[in-house]
Amino acid sequence: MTRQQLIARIRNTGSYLCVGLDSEKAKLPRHLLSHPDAGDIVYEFNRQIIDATKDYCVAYKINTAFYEADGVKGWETLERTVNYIPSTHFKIADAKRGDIGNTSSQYARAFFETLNFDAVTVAPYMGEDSVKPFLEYKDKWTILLGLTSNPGSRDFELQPAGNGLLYEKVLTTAAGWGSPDNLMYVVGATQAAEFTRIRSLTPDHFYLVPGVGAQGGSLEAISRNAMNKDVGLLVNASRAVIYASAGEDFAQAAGSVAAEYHREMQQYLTILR
Ligand SMILES: O=c1ccn([C@@H]2O[C@H](COP(=O)(O)O)[C@@H](O)[C@H]2O)c(=O)[nH]1
Repeated sequence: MTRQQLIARIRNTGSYLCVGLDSEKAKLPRHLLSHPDAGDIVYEFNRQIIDATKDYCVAYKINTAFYEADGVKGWETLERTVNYIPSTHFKIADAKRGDIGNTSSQYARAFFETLNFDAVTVAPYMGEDSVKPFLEYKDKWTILLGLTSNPGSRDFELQPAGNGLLYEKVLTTAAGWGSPDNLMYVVGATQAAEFTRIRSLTPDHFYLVPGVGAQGGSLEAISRNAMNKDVGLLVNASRAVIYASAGEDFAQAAGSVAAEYHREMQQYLTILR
């Protein structure tokens, strides 16, 4: 998906919501065990969540950890799920990869060719040659970890480096490796104090923003301080949406939470742009 297509999708939908499919077998509604596709209840859960939320979001993020944990079976579920996501929606593999160049090329092939993702999250720590293989794919996106949402971001990302902080160096250096057409950054919604600074350093880039919902980050703060003329935001919520109910109404409940985020986003799109 190109940047223009993504922007058009956000404008037409009035949403910059990304639903995270962090689907964990132990947390799924028990009644699904008697479903005809009980051999793959994670897929059945994802299918119903996607049907219930697709009108309110523009992207889905699959965190590969939740699928890798189940081995071959998990990879099959992941592939079925990504193939089920409508082609109108931006598909993110949250895999946090990155290695020496020839190895990164294989990761890129896995997520962009074998699996039909639009984007993959990548760790910046090993530098340019570890990131470039992802950026070489036309109309695909690399989403680099910038300032993450977790408390451990203080250990390295928020430490001084040169004239600024380490994460600032990551953002400004990596901006030269790709362009706002193929490179986004992960910016945690819990990092409100840094939003304005981050936007001033990277005025045109899109951010994938995890950390609203279960981690307590503010949708309003990120929208007010980091939205740009093209919106420039994909705000992710995983647990708050997919586990809105553990009962038979789980999909309906997920749809309601996604609809509520959508309503709030429509307001910000009206007043902030
Ligand atoms: O800085 C980061 C980077 C990635 N994540 C991932 O996003 C989702 C958040 O899930 P919630 O349930 O909405 O908290 C999850 O897949 C994380 O691994 C992040 O939270 N922070």
